[in-house]
Amino acid sequence: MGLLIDGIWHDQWYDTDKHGGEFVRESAKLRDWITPNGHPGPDGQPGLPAEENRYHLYVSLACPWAHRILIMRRLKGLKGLKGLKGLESVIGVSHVSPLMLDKGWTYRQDEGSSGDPINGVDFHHQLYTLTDPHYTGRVTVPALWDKRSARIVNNESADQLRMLNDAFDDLTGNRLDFYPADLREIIDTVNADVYDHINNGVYKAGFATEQSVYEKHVVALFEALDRMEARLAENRYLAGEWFTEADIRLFTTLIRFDAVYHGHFKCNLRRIEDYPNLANYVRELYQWPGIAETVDFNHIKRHYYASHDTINPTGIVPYGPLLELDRPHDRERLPGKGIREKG
Ligand SMILES: N[C@@H](CCC(=O)N[C@@H](CS)C(=O)NCC(=O)O)C(=O)O
Repeated sequence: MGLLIDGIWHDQWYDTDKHGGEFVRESAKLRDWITPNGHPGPDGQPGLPAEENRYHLYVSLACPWAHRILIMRRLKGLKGLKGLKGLESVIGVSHVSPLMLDKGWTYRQDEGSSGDPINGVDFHHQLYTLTDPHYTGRVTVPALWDKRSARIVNNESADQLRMLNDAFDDLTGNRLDFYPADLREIIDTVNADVYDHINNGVYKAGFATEQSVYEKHVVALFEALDRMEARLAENRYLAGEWFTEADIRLFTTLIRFDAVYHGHFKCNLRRIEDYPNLANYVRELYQWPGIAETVDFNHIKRHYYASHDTINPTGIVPYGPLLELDRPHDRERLPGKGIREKG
């Protein structure tokens, strides 16, 4: 695990001492935006046009941020279906090995990576120095690569979710809308709570190096899970009757929770299984057509337990838990309309 400083790889973990024992996540730096016609993004970001087979995603199957994009890619038909305009895939994918050790993420096929057929690199950080030979910052997945300009155009999953929701519709004919205009306010409000206290909350608890810091974040995490449990008692999905990006963003943390965060990150006040609504909700989403195939517990468990040697020095990966995510769920008791179509 490490970072690039002026294009040179340094094997060094986040400096929690500098922040009183807190894990402080760095903001993503590569923020260009893909739009249908190459116009700028919603906040004036430099735009690139959506084109078939021009962009490539570099992901980790273990990473909850990358997992969001794999789900969106699948549900938006960007993974491609044989016969769909003859496309294999509108956006291709390569995944790293589950182990993130002294060289960071790697494309070692003997350790479970798909390899990198596009650039043939061994290490994920090389994609960052191909993008900018003087790159300084953390080297993260998911990274969205443009084969035309030969660089990473975006390394922020929240941005990528929005681009995939909109930019490629004319190419795929897929009009599903995970961020409908009339639900944006509620989606943004839920996302902010989920991001700070749950998605990033598990990391803030798990990577804390001071007891009091850990306790503060673990309490805030479970208060937020309690809020989501209450919301899902009344609502089929987080924004009400429609399945939106807010659900994808919560799902990727929930699906890892009992297998990893509960033990490895010491987030153990309760399991998701102990929350009736969250447990049924996570099963409904897991069973949604196309989602289970994006979930890889082998990568998930091996990554966390075998990569963070400060937390789990032996690297032993727990055998359980038994999750039985295919069990029936009870969410039909609440009104739901599925995924909105754009008008
Ligand atoms: N804000 C980024 C965060 C991505 C991220 O932190 N990914 C992790 C994997 S789960 C990573 O690559 N970490 C490497 C590091 O921080 O050095 C996003 O959502 O895309």
